[in-house]
Amino acid sequence: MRAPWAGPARVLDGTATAAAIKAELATRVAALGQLGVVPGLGTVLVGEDPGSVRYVAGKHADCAEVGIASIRVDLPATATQAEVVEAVDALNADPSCTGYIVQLPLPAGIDTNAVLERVDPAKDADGLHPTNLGRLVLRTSGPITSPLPCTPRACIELMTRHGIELEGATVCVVGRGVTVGRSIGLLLGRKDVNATVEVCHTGTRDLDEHLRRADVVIAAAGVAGIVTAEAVRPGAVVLDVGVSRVVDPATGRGRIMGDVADGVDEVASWLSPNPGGVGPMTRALLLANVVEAAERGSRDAGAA
Ligand SMILES: Nc1nc(=O)c2c([nH]1)NC[C@@H]1CN(c3ccc(C(=O)N[C@@H](CCC(=O)O)C(=O)O)cc3)C=[N+]21
Repeated sequence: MRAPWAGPARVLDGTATAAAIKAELATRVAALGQLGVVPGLGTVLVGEDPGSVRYVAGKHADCAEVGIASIRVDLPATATQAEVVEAVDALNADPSCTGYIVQLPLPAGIDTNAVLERVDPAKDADGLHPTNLGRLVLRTSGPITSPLPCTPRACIELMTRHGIELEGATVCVVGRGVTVGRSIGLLLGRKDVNATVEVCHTGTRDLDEHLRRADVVIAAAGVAGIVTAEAVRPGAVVLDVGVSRVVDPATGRGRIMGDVADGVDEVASWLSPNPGGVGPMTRALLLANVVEAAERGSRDAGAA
C-alpha cells in the first residue's frame, strides 16, 4: 500500500492483512464444510444509528467473502429490554448461529451489561463476555481456547504479521475502554507475547512523558490527535485505533480522524493508517472468533 502520508513511516496495512486472514479463514470454513459444519455469524442491531448500520452491513459482506452464513436481527430503536433479551435468547438457542455480536452502543434505556451477560459465552464473537474476559485474565499463555477481544487481537496480529517484535517491548496504550485499552494489556502481557504494558488515559499526568518511553504506542482514547509527533520516540511503532468523526473545515464534509496527529509519520518507524488499519483487522478477527467457535463445536461433537 502507498502511504497516505508524506513521512518515512512504513504502513501497517490493515486492509491487505485482513484480506490475508480472510483467505486463511475461507480455507478453514471449507474444511468445516467437509464435516457438514457451516459457521454462522449473527448480529443484533437496535435502532438505525448510521455508523452502526454501516458496520453491521460490512460484517455481513465479510461473512459472504469467507463462506460464513449471516443471521441478521434488526430491532427498532423503540425495542424494550425484554425484546432485546428475547433476540439474544433466540440466537443462543439457534444451532445455525455459531457466534454473534450485539452491536454497541445500544439505545439509552437499555441495560447494556445485562444484555451482554445474557450472551452464551461460547457464542460471544466479540470476546467481551465476563466469562471470556475472566478466562483472558486466568490464562496467561498457551493456545487460544476461548474467544478473544477482536480489536486487541487485531492490533497484535497487525504488528506480528509485519514482522514487529513485541518480546520485551514497552507498549504505551492510551485509552481504558473495555473494547481496547482495558483488555489489550492482558493479551500483550501474556508470556507468549511478553510485552510490558502501561495503560494511560486522558487523566494521565504528563502523558507525553509516558509516550516518549514507549517502543509501541497504541492510541485508543477516541480523542482526535492526542498522540503528537513531539511525544513519539523516533523509531517507535504507532497504531491509530481511535475514531472521531470531524467536519473538515476545508471541505465542510465529515471525515474520520484518528488519535494520531499529523507529523507522527515523520518520526514513527511503522504507523497504521486510519481508516485502513486496525478497523478492517477487527472485522477479520471477529470472523476468526466465529470460525474458531465452530471448530471448537465440531471438535466437542466429535469427542462426544
Ligand atoms: N458489539 C460490537 N462489536 C464491535 O466490534 C463494535 C461495536 N459493537 N460497535 C462499534 C465498534 C466500531 N467497530 C468498527 C469496526 C471496524 C471498522 C472499520 O472497518 N473501519 C474502516 C472504515 C469503515 C468506514 O467507512 O467507516 C477502516 O478503519 O478502514 C470500524 C469500526 C466495531 N465496533
